[in-house]
Amino acid sequence: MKPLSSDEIYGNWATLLLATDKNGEIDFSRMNDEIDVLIDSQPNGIYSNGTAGEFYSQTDDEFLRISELLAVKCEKGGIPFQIGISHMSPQISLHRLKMITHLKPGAVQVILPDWFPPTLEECAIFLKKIAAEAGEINLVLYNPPHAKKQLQPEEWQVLKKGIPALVGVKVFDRNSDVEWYKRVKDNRDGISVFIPGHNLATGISLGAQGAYSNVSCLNPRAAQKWYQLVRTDMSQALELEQRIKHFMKTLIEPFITQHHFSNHACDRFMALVGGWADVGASLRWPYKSIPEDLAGDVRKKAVNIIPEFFE
Ligand SMILES: N[C@@H](CC=O)C(=O)O
Repeated sequence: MKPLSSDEIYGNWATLLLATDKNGEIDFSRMNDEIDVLIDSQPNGIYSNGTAGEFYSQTDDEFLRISELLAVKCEKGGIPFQIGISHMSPQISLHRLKMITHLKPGAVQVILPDWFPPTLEECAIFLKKIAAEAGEINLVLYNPPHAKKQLQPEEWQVLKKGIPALVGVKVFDRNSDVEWYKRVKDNRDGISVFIPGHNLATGISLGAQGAYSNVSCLNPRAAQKWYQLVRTDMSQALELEQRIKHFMKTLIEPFITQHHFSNHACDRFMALVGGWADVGASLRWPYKSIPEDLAGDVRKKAVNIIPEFFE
């Protein structure tokens, strides 16, 4: 596809979860089916190799197969797509980029080097080389709260000046913090700012452009409908957001805060609760997965909070 500019990266983007068997091995035929459902939900875009795509765990062969599968199907289905080339090692991120430039994604998502925290100067050195290798393909910087180097909105613009290909960031919005959004507004020129899925309506009202969405893990069709509501009726969209947040706070967050599961264990568990794809219950070694048999109880409670996601 043609490279996406910052103003072409907006809305609800669905993440590609790995489809795994009980041992955490990838099942490509089930991933094929998952992508079909995602395409059918007509999201603003689909991306691979976020945290939920367990990018850190993949061999070269697996990475290439997943990237090819997504690219071929999205090209055919007319859906914008991004490929995550992220890895904690900068050398591996660069290697992954070289492996997929021929697939022509709308952009590539990349994290910063993630063992020793890089300085801002080192972030620029890293991104410059990635941008040079990417050629016409633009970059989206994935900078979650657990990254070793946390960039401030002012630093996005410092990087943007040296690396014009940096067209997006995927960041935590400090739970819709108004002061943070004021700094975003001063520093988002040429940068599409994407925030967590469950804060989408508030985030867009405050100046974000969209979400690489965990809500889409629960039900991609309902997540897309919610984004349409954001565009057409913000007050109703905000009302639904309150209920989505209530669902997250009461039924999902305790798995993280009380039972110490990872964020992506929750993404995968939400797909089990939503029941829209057969992606399996198991994260790859060594991360713990939320037991599948808890999904039924959570679903029963969730139906009362956000029935829109279970129609
Ligand atoms: N952080 C997540 C967002 C979606 O679940 C990811 O990109 O994997």
